[in-house]
Amino acid sequence: MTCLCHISRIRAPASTLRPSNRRLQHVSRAASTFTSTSHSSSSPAFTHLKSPNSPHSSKWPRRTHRSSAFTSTRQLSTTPSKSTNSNTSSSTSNNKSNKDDPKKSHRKHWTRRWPAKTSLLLLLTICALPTVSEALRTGDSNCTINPLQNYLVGRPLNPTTFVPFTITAREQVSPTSFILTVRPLHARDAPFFFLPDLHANKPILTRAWEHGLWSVEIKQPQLQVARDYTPLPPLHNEAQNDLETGVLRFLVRKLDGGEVSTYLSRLSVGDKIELRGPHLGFDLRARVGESEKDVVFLAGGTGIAPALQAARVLLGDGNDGTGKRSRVSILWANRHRADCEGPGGIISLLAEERQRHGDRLRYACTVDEEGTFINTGAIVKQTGMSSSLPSSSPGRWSWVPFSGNKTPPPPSTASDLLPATAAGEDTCAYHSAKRLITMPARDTPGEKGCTCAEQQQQHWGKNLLMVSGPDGFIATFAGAKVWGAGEELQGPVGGVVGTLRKQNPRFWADWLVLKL
Ligand SMILES: Cc1cc2nc3c(=O)[nH]c(=O)nc-3n(C[C@H](O)[C@H](O)[C@H](O)COP(=O)(O)OP(=O)(O)OC[C@H]3O[C@@H](n4cnc5c(N)ncnc54)[C@H](O)[C@@H]3O)c2cc1C
Repeated sequence: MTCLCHISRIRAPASTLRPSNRRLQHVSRAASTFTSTSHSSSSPAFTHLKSPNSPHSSKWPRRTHRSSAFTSTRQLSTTPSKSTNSNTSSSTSNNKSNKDDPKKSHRKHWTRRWPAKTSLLLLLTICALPTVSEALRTGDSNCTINPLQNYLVGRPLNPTTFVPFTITAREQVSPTSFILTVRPLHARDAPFFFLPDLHANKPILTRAWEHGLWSVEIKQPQLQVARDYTPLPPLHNEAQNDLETGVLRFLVRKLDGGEVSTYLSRLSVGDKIELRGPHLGFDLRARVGESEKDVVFLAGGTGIAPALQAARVLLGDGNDGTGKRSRVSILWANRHRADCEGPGGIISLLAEERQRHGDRLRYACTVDEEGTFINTGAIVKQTGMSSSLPSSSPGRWSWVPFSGNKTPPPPSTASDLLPATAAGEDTCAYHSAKRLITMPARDTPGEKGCTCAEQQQQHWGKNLLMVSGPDGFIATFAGAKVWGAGEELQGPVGGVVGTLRKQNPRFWADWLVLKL
């Protein structure tokens, strides 16, 4: 099957394209070789586009409109001939010559109606139609990134294909991190293309924010690689507007030699990027349940983004009655003071949540360059483990310095698992600590989530300890993730938390440790 990318190449010479389109055209050349790090695209993406109920179906009438415009052009071209016929003398002479030389007259007749350019255009259209319609109908699995599809059909954000967004703001937070604000492309950006309705992303983003933890992939077009990034929740007074207009914000740390983060660090306002998602993470509300629970979040650097998502969904908005009884503590480790206090608005987000929820949200920021670090004592205190320890114990907790991506400690083994879980929990997708070991950082779609809630009412819901940040940070505090079945899995709990679990398995039986 021919990839639509190739069609886009013949659509117009590069010099006539807008810069963004030229870049997409470049992308299209390599698109067939693209392999993403996750979420491979094999979806029959266009099947649903043909459905009359599809959100995209409103675009098809525009295509129809074009073809009817073409028809009307043909009709217009016939009009003069009628008027010519009204001119009696020429009509008579033509009729005479027609009688004399019918072949010549026929050729003249069609030449007048079909100028050469129109014929050529028609020929090209006819040649391209079967390929275009086939590719639009089925999608082309080799052509993961398909600019023609994205622009012509006008897809909203979706987990299968990349769609274009434009950067509307860029804020440098510290020497290494910055915040990018993006919004979907709309008709003003590319007047020649069918782009999705400005509000087309609203239901998709609403569902993602309601779910809680989610991320999107951002593509590096030259290298054809994509990485996950976590949208920051908006301030409450901006939430509705951001939802309506599809605005997203990302806190990104530029890593030396990092392919996608370096690419993103070089972009500026007005540049285009391509996003694919949303990809939903763990269902936190299902894990916490309905009773009063503690949630402790250890965030390293940009790991604050999922911590903010978790806080937003677990503390609730004060009206929906969900998760209102959870208490959330965020321990946030940074290298520079500016990361904690920078102009990025993250502190404003935390302060706003604190104002809304009071003591239910606690947070602290440690700064490597100032010699403050998340320590074992802080974890013990925030989880409440200290209350289960003998009174002489607290003094022995030591600081746990963490610096960047240093070689992580060796992963813990299966023997670090909790020795006992309640009956029925091993089969519970949401509450089994054992099952977590072999899970990626998300739930399996369609799986029956919680069986232990029905069987063990008293075990309904667990406390959560979540760790998010660079690999070395996660490994230090909760043990390394492991690679298996072609993707990254949670792996056994190790590191600082693994040690604490060994010390008091009974206390930790009520906790789930999630590595994000
Ligand atoms: C669900 C999820 C959400 C995320 N959210 C965010 C977020 O909100 N913000 C954010 O900043 N990040 C986030 N990340 C991390 C992000 O996806 C990327 O992993 C990160 O930006 C680095 O990507 P990169 O392409 O720049 O680096 P990569 O090219 O993947 O390199 C990673 C590291 O390896 C080193 N490296 C690369 N090649 C070599 C080599 N040949 N030899 C030695 N070292 C090498 C690089 O120097 C770098 O330090 C998230 C990750 C996940 C899984």
